[in-house]
Amino acid sequence: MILMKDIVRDGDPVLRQEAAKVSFPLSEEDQKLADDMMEYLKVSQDPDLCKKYGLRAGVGLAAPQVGASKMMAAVLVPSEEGTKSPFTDVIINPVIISHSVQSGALTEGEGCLSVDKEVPGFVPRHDRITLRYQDTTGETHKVRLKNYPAIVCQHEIDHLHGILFYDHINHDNPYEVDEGTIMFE
Ligand SMILES: O=CN(O)C[C@@H](CC1CCCC1)C(=O)N1NCCC[C@H]1C(=O)Nc1ccccn1
Ligand code: NI
Repeated sequence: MILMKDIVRDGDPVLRQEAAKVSFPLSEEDQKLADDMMEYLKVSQDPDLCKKYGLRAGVGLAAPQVGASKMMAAVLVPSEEGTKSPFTDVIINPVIISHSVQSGALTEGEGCLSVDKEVPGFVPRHDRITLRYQDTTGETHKVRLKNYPAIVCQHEIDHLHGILFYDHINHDNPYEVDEGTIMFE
């Protein structure tokens, strides 16, 4: 089971590497990695288990964050009570094949389980993306995402290319975003 001690922190070069493409069928090691990353998200989003294991609740986790430089990330966007999660899957070899011109950003900025310090500022991203990826069975998916699920997937895909959220913050004016940027919770 992945615990906070297993999560690599900023400063470790693995977080700044271009991850390697994953081949199919998945090796046992890669299948276990995928399962462990999704399990981390599920456990971390359960208040009792999160507390029990001393985790930071997360909605995404990329393989480089647990020291594996592979093109794989788990995403579990929580759903409102009683509704289906807007996006839950392990995305392998993900590629953003198209995106909106319009930007989107979280009004509270972003954090990262691999970055222990708060870095204030807006993180401008694409508000809508079309994402192509393979799931753990090797099946290819093409999904259109917008707003929060799109932000989460972009944050994870960045990790696979050695990019961290604060790389996108305008340090001269951290709360400056292009006009027309959609801001949301
Ligand atoms: O690469 C992946 N990461 O670094 C985990 C990050 C990914 C998100 C950050 C912004 C977009 C994707 C993560 O999840 N967080 N960032 C640090 C602490 C908070 C936590 C979070 O937002 N938790 C959360 C939110 C809603 C519901 C439940 N939990
Ligand atoms: Ni992160």
